[in-house]
Amino acid sequence: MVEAIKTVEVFKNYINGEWKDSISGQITNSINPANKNEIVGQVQSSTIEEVDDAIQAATEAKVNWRKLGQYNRGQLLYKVANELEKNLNDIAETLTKEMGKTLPEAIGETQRGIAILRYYAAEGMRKDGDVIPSSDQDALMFTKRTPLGVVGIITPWNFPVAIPIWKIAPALVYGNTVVFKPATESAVTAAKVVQCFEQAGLPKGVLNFITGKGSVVGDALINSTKLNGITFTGSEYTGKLVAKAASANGVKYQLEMGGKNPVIVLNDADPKSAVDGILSGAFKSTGQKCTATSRVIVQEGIYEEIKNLLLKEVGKITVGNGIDTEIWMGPCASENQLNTVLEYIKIGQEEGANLIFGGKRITDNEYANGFYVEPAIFEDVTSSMRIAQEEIFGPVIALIKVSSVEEAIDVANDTDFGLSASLYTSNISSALAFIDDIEAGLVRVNAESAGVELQAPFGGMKSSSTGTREQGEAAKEFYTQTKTVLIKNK
Ligand SMILES: NC(=O)C1=CN([C@@H]2O[C@H](COP(=O)(O)OP(=O)(O)OC[C@H]3O[C@@H](n4cnc5c(N)ncnc54)[C@H](OP(=O)(O)O)[C@@H]3O)[C@@H](O)[C@H]2O)C=CC1
Ligand SMILES: CCCCCC(=O)O
Repeated sequence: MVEAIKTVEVFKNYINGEWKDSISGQITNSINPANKNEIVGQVQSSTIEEVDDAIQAATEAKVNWRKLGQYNRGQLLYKVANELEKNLNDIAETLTKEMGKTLPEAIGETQRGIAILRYYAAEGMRKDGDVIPSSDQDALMFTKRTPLGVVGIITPWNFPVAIPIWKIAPALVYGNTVVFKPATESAVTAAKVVQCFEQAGLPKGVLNFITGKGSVVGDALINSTKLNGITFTGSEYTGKLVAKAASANGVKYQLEMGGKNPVIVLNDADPKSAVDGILSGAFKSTGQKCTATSRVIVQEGIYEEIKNLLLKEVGKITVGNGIDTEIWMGPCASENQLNTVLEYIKIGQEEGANLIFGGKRITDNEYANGFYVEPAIFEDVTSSMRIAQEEIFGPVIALIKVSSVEEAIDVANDTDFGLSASLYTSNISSALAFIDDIEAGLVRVNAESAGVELQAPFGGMKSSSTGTREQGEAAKEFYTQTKTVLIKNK
């Protein structure tokens, strides 16, 4: 019997309130990393001219959007949240099929997107300034926040719902208009999220969505002189391109980049809690989180116990198609990412680390067409090795043995990154020393390195971030500028 050919949906750009094909006439397939023969959808391969159209639309919309007022902008975000909630299962399933994370994780991420929208909707009712006593008794002095104007948003493939929303929602509620370019690897999911904004009734030009190569569409966006802000999450390499371009054009920019996140386990830690946190932080989402654990720094007195428990528990991890309910870890998000992971596993062995678990590509039977790799654990790792210094962005951890708390914190800080860091201990003095001395923006005690909460500031130090924080109230600092106003009545 001839199998019915499944029609592949083509997703368009959304510019000035209209869904449009690219003038290039070119489209790109988005494939399922669990089965590269499955096309999840097709998106536009747009041109630099369309970037200008999108920026023009956002520019024309920005005054009325600002004048709509924070409260009314917030009310619209409640409607977007409701639309996303209506489409939760479809978007979560698309997320899993497009970048590989398991369905429960994709559902959790989409629910997080809904919560973020409602958080910033409520921001619409919160104060946006302070009254400050003037030295002039006839004067009234206060601060008032005002939007930047048009903000470019470029996002990665690893959180294709949560990261776009934790940028778009604050950008909009604080009065900016947006041009949004998602990662190509997860552009279908992004299109479905944008559909929720459209269905909520956003005025035309407020949110514009354009897909296409980062090196073409992304490059045109970051080099535009007509933007007032650009926020980016992705690799350090691309982040530096954003910084250079934005600085040259006097555009305010915000970068969230990589991490090489340590978990320190001290002699007095609870072994099971530590190992549970390491496995979840390192291997959930196939290690493809900027907050994922990649270095496990263990005090010598508990080292063997932690290593043996890790080996026992990692052996229980089921790897497979994230859509299947009994699968704990899905494939890498792309063939490129799989090859990067395999390359670093090879590098680790060549530089003298000892691969004590996994690390092989899985290709038999139903795995043949997917980008699957076993979780990998190295020991005998020194801090100077590449697998201890460079971001792999995959399910690979390096065990490093230390003798003291001080040495553990020194090793943890021995990295160009500074995003997230965890410590497992039952000693409050060690915890307080760690909190003070660790060079990281996200500091966690007896908790895994991933799993940040939407209401708290998110961001890192050193090469991980540019210093501003995303999420929670902190987002206001990037998406607004402050006016100090003084009024006299005569
Ligand atoms: N900190 C984090 O959350 C993340 C970090 N990473 C790191 O980045 C590495 C590569 O992942 P990848 O997604 O390729 O990261 P990239 O930095 O290449 O891509 C991130 C975003 O930037 C866009 N982009 C790419 N090149 C340019 C450019 N020249 N100008 C403007 N935008 C551009 C991409 O578009 P397009 O997809 O079309 O190329 C994508 O939307 C990973 O291995 C990991 O180390 C990746 C994802 C998230
Ligand atoms: C860019 C990565 C975001 C990580 C969110 C988390 O750890 O839950």
